[in-house]
Amino acid sequence: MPKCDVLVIGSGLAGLTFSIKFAEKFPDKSVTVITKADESESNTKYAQGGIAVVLDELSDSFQQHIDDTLKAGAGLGDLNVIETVVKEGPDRLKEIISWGAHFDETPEGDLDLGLEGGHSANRIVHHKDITGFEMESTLLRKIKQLKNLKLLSHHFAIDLITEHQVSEKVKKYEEGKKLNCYGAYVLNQKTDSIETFQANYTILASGGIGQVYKTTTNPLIATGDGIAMAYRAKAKLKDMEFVQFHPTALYKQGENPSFLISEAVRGFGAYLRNRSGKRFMFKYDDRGELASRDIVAKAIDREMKRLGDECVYLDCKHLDQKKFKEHFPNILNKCIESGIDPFKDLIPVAPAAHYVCGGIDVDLNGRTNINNLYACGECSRTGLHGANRLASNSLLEALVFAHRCFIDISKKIPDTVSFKKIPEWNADLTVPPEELVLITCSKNELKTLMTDYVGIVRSEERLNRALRRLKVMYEETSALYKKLVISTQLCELRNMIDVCYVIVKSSANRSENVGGYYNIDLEEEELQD
Ligand SMILES: Cc1cc2nc3c(=O)[nH]c(=O)nc-3n(C[C@H](O)[C@H](O)[C@H](O)COP(=O)(O)OP(=O)(O)OC[C@H]3O[C@@H](n4cnc5c(N)ncnc54)[C@H](O)[C@@H]3O)c2cc1C
Ligand SMILES: N[C@@H](CC(=O)O)C(=O)O
Repeated sequence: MPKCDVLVIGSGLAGLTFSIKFAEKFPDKSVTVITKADESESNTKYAQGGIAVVLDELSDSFQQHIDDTLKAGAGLGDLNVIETVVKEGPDRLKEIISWGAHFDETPEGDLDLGLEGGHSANRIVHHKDITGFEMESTLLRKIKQLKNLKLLSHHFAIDLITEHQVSEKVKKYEEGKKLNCYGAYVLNQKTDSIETFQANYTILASGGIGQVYKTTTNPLIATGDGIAMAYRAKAKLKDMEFVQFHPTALYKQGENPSFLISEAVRGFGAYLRNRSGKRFMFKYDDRGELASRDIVAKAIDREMKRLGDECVYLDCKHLDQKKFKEHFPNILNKCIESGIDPFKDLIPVAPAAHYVCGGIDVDLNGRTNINNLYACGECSRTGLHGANRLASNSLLEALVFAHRCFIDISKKIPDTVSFKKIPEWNADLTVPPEELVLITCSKNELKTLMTDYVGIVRSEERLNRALRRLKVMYEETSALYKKLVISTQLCELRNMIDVCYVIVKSSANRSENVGGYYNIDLEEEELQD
């Protein structure tokens, strides 16, 4: 039975940042990072635009970044959290630079600051259009130097271990006593066996949920596993109705994930046009293409529905070609590969599920309501984003909260740990699946259901329909789960259903029409060309 001082679930920006800090500070303690696919596979790896940090005190200020964050989130963010994250950002950025991350610079040698939607100043630090790849690679290089840090790829966390597994007296805990977390059951995908990972502290850094939708910018790993595990372990979730859709994913039918055309391209001056070539964004917001993400995504959705189209278009033809090539080499390559020349053609784009603003409810130190269980990064709900995340605030949040989890745990870590006796996973009476198609079809059905009924704009009737269907899918999958040998596909389906259920329920419970992705308030006449 593997044992360690800290178990970290996820090897994206949040998980690796925490792990490096902890392993460096406590060389005699052990950190195990488990991750469900190859070590670099994560949302982090695909982050494009950059990380929002206030660096230029002449043209920007902490207060402006705070105001922009609060405004983008429809006033639902937690001011104390926003202030903390914004003000700690510069130190966290310096740290990752000191670990070897490179960001683009101006000819004068300052960090080059880009612009994205909802920001009142240029403050996006970036590495071309592959900022996340640069950060992820830096961290993966750094962990190789740390002997007390073990990274296990293709290890899939199935469930957290709490009193539910450890004690027969579960009721006692359900009556209000705080649960403890002792680690996780993990499917070793290399040996197909389920191992019990025991840990004094467990950190969920398992990222997002985009794959519960048919169209998403998130890679295949983003099935909401950490959020679903936390939910089943009775951790509190919050704000799950606030799923952010990125306005401009490349429209290419059948591609999963959808390729992102960074918001930084609009920050660089690109226009949005509808099929008739009209720029439409100013009808919806006086910031035009640079309104915050929820507004742009809703406007595009409205425009597509109004005209019966499957996409709108991004126009880059008027932009400086040399500079565009320097800033966006990855996007340019992808367009060319797809037969689109951005300097001659319009780029077809449509909104895609991108980011979950809610998640596992944590305090300012990343603590959940379960003892010894922390969460950071996209799977957590810190209160930073409110109803809609401001562009490039996610990498920032991951860095700041990974650090805060580390500081909190550092103060508490005991010299020695006595591990409890944990029961091994019981797979008695389970049988290998005869037809995997039952699982893959259900996954596809779920994605369609979410896209059609719980997408950008929601209605009570559609939510009710989704809920009814989800209940049936839940029953079907629970039956499979009891009967079949555990597999990644089955666990993912079970997690996705749990996550969707929470999204639908929280959407239905949020009666007022606030921010996020709800009804559009425009008068119909204003929409005519
Ligand atoms: C295309 C794209 C572009 C983006 N651009 C930006 C940007 O410019 N700026 C910005 O701020 N944000 C951006 N974002 C959002 C940002 O990248 C993510 O929110 C952030 O990187 C999340 O980091 P994380 O460490 O929390 O999770 P991730 O980086 O997603 O890492 C999660 C990890 O958990 C692992 N995992 C998941 N489930 C399990 C399980 N059951 N068992 C074991 N391991 C598991 C995964 O394999 C992965 O290693 C972008 C996102 C996408 C998809
Ligand atoms: N910066 C964006 C992604 C992008 O458009 O580059 C984000 O925060 O998700």
